[in-house]
Amino acid sequence: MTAIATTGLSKHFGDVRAVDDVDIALAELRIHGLLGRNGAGKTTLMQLLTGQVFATRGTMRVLGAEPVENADVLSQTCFIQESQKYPDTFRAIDVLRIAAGAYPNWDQEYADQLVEEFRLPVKRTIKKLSRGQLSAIGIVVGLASRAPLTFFDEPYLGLDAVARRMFYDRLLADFAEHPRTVVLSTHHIDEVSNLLEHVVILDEGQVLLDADTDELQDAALTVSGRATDVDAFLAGREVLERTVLGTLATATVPGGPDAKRAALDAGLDVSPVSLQALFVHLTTANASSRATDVATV
Ligand SMILES: Nc1ncnc2c1ncn2[C@@H]1O[C@H](COP(=O)(O)OP(=O)(O)OP(=O)(O)O)[C@@H](O)[C@H]1O
Repeated sequence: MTAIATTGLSKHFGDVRAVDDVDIALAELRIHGLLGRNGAGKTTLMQLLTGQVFATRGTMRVLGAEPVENADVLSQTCFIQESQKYPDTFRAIDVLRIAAGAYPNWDQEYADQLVEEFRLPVKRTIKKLSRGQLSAIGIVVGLASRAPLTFFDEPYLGLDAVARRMFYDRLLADFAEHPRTVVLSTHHIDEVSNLLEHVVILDEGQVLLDADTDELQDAALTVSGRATDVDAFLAGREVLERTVLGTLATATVPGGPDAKRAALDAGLDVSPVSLQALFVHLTTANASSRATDVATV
């Protein structure tokens, strides 16, 4: 079943097309990545899907229904926002108590375990918490709520590498035991690429890529070897990226099994393209084609 479906979904703020004609269909019970450069429209899309802002036009279905002012859909949805604000007098324990009442599938034992693991000082007032500790509150709520649909919007500002790793591990383990639909927006693409089953890349409000991550393995590959061998292989091919270090070169090219065979025959090392490399290429290529469009107007 489809957890989220949009057609022509748009949100404009004056001249700014934050979300522009977005058609997506996200399958349920999967972990989806929502990627994009700063200002690409990720937060706005999540706010639309959770009924926090109103669409300029277009339609959306979330868990089979229109989400705006729909208590049934919203009670099954957990949205962990990038910079969630809490009342000054609140402590983490107060936030967790409210979350326990708000989410029907809340697991208090699991929440307590996560509080320990993230070393969250639950009785300290929120305004005294560090940036990373504030993020940890969101992560505990997002995981322990076990909501059928969970949005994490850059949930780990200020979290150190150990805590981020812990978040990915807990998310994956809990997802395996309690499958649900997760939409995760992040700039740490390499860190999460093994977690994601499907990605949507937004750029300037529009969908630049919408694909399962295993399909992407066949979309492009990275070859490396002696620079002369790499360059011989690259002749006549489209090159997405090429770097040279001394006498060695690495390059990313579009192509599936045929290109892989040719590269192996040429004596090159072959690895699947990384999501990060593909992301950088697609968003940079899109930016330069826009620049060309503007230059030719
Ligand atoms: N309330 C608003 N009024 C005017 N413009 C807005 C408003 N909210 C967002 N925007 C603009 O819409 C665009 C998309 O913003 P959005 O926050 O959705 O991007 P994002 O992909 O989440 O970015 P980041 O990765 O930096 O968090 C940006 O150009 C932003 O400046």
